[in-house]
Amino acid sequence: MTPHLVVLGGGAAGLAAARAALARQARPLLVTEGPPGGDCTFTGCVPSKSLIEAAERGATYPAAIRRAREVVAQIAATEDERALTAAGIEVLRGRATFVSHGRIEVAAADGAAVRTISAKRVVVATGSRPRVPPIPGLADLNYLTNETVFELDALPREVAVLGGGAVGCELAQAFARFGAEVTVIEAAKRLLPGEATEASRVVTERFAAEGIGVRTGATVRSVRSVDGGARLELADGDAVTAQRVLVATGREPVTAGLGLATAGVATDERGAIRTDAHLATTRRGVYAAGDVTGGPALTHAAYLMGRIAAENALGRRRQARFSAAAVPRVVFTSPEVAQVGLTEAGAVRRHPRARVAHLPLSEVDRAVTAGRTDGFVTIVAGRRRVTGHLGGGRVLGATVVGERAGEVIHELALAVRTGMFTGRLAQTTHAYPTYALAVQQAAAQFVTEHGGRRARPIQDRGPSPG
Ligand SMILES: Cc1cc2nc3c(=O)[nH]c(=O)nc-3n(C[C@H](O)[C@H](O)[C@H](O)COP(=O)(O)OP(=O)(O)OC[C@H]3O[C@@H](n4cnc5c(N)ncnc54)[C@H](O)[C@@H]3O)c2cc1C
Ligand SMILES: NC(=O)c1ccc[n+]([C@@H]2O[C@H](COP(=O)([O-])OP(=O)(O)OC[C@H]3O[C@@H](n4cnc5c(N)ncnc54)[C@H](O)[C@@H]3O)[C@@H](O)[C@H]2O)c1
Repeated sequence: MTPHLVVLGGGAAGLAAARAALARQARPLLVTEGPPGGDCTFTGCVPSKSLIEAAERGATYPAAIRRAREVVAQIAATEDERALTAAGIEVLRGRATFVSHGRIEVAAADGAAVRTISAKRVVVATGSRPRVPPIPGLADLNYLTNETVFELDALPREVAVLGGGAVGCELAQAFARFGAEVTVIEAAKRLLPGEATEASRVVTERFAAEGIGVRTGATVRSVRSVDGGARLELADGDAVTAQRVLVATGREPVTAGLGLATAGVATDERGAIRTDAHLATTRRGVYAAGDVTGGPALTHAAYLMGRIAAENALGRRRQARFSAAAVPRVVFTSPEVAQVGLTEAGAVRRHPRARVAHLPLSEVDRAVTAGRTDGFVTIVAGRRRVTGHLGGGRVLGATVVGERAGEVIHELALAVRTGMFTGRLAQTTHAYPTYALAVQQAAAQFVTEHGGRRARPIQDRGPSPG
């Protein structure tokens, strides 16, 4: 039977697209080269969070990696070929290539053609892969990426982590807690350069306290093998030696070899598929979702995009729009770094009259009782004209750094998503003593002085996106 929708890629975006088609009583065909679940289940969120949790609890590395593999298998089983077929999603394993507009060839791992599909409505969700910088000597080294790091049975003695973004910081701290000597080498001036400046400061201080080496503003000039390990020569003349090198320098979309040009689907200079607000590509009937669009590289964003792309591809009368404006993100370091909406630096030009409430966790009783006071809550809110600009306006964004920040952020995500006034947060009784109470305490600063603090005018605090 001819499928109503062909989905290319079985990661979070592709699975969401196939499920959304099914929910609309359409017949989806999911073509995927790797097993359903994609990066998140096998080489991303699931194994990394399992290791991080185990490291936090003081497990040994061998026990932690065994458990991580069990967790991966458990979650993969909920979305494997059998489970999807039982749910009504036809799955075809193989690599897809557009051979013309409306025709896709699927090849097996050995290159043999499996099937040629006629496809008028398509969602491309082929994800991303690690971006490896062209550093002389690196290609000759047996370096690790997220695709191979979870295959390590034994903990390396020393690990040099290239890149201090989300992947680099999360895994650096986990490996250090298992007992490895870890050095993070980050090209930008600070760790987590995409996050608020103060969030980077808190994480950097914690890394220092835990003995994790951090080299920021550092460029690796060359790499070479030494004594079964590697020596990384830095531009400032210093060198870092380590048994293993983990490359965590960002992602690149998987679009090469897909035949996108043949299909009339345009890509940008990074190779990401160009999409409009409806996730439509430049070819009618073809939509894209997830990491392959170059949008936020997050599982929940991929899932949201997959659903929207499928519904639009199937011909929703009023096409749905994708917006990342209220999509939260969490870096699972300890303390966690959570963000939704605009940071202060990101809001300053667009909302020059906004105000900012800031509360260090050292003034939050739950954090004090737990002895985990490194962190803060920052809320950015607009002005509210009807009250003569007194009190707070709508919540524009928030940063939460601290233990459980990844849980606490969701109340603020709801506030951003619904355009909630800060007064609502301040009026809502939060249980004592919780980390979430920090949100009420911070929001109260927009209404009155609270604990000696009051929301202040927004300031330009240097370059920081978001
Ligand atoms: C180490 C790490 C940790 C992460 N942790 C988190 C986290 O905690 N929270 C979070 O939200 N995000 C996290 N992410 C990001 C998250 O994993 C990705 O954003 C998400 O997996 C993207 O899903 P996707 O469906 O777009 O792509 P993918 O999961 O990459 O899926 C793409 C699929 O397409 C298939 N494919 C590729 N080419 C073809 C082809 N030609 N034909 C057929 N199939 C093809 C692939 O086999 C794959 O199955 C993490 C990422 C990494 C690397
Ligand atoms: N908890 C989460 O939600 C989570 C966790 C991991 C990854 N992710 C997603 O996966 C994506 C990829 O993560 P990532 O950490 O690989 O990428 P990233 O873009 O977040 O960070 C890469 C870092 O490497 C640095 N860098 C680039 N080239 C370098 C070089 N040659 N030398 C030294 N440093 C260099 C960059 O300045 C940047 O800070 C992220 O954008 C994120 O959305 C999410």
